[in-house]
Amino acid sequence: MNRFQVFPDLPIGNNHIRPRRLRINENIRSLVQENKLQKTDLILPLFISEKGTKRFDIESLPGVYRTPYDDLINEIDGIKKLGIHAIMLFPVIDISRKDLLGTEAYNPDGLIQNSIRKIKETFPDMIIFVDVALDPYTTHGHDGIINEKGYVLNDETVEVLCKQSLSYAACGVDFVCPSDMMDGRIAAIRTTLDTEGYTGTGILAYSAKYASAFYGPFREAISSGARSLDKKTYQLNPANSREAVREAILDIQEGADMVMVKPGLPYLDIVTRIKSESEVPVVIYQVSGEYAMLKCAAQNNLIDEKAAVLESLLSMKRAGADLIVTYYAKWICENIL
Ligand SMILES: NCC(=O)CCC(=O)O
Ligand SMILES: [Mg+2]
Repeated sequence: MNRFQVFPDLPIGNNHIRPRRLRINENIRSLVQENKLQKTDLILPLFISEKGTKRFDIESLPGVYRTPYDDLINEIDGIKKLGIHAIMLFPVIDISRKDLLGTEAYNPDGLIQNSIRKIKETFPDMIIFVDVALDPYTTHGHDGIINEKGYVLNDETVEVLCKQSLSYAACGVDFVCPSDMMDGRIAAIRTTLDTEGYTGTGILAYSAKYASAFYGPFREAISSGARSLDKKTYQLNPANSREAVREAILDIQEGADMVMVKPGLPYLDIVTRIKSESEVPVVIYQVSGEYAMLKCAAQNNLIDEKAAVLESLLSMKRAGADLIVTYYAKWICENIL
């Protein structure tokens, strides 16, 4: 007898164990709902461009746009009014500022540095996450410094990432988010920040960042490299899960305050595993390709957008995600929550 066969002698129709009682109507269903989506679960990615005064639509991400630096305060004001408390900044850097070494990443007068200061002046309680990696700043689009064969050099890159993190911390960022997948970068960044007195600046480590085909539209959004740039020597193999757990545990040991799994929906098993094998908050990133798939299907009337978006994000919470980075954040606050 298995545990569901409590009354094995009763014919099916007479069995008084009826789980459907808990689904009879909306009010009962909501009483017993195990996971809920809240505005405080959401982190909104924000693309900032140096030039212009108007929003610039991103063709590959319908409904998402680049905000010009000059319109930043207005944009954040709108975001705050929707009830969003956390944003993640991405720069759109002019090609003339890019080089082989990504030096613009730690320019004290750079676009991200200025944006952090500007936002914090007006909205000190808006939580700012900033990506730490060199891909927006390198001419080749890789996340680090490459040798003549195109291989991304680990320790040389980590040195630059420390400078980049320090420069963001000095502007008042809440969390630096190394997304580069170099070995040992969390310990190096933590040490650098602490040595310089930024003990309160947090680290959200992109611990399980997979070499994914779902990043295509993002690369167009920040004008970085070819859509299919091969990053397999540093990002994880989609076929692996134990390697992701190892990366997360290493990052936590090195001082990460939170860890990230990215992309989202294809990697829910990774979220569940990391959640059960660690104690820090786990963040999931619903990446640009996931957003584009939902948006395009909805625009072609192939799915019900509200239902499909809510289902996708609830499944991330069910898997164990504490926070969700999503291009849908504003839309969800406007249309669902
Ligand atoms: N480091 C940030 C990303 O790579 C974002 C990818 C995406 O949204 O596709
Ligand atoms: Mg690692």
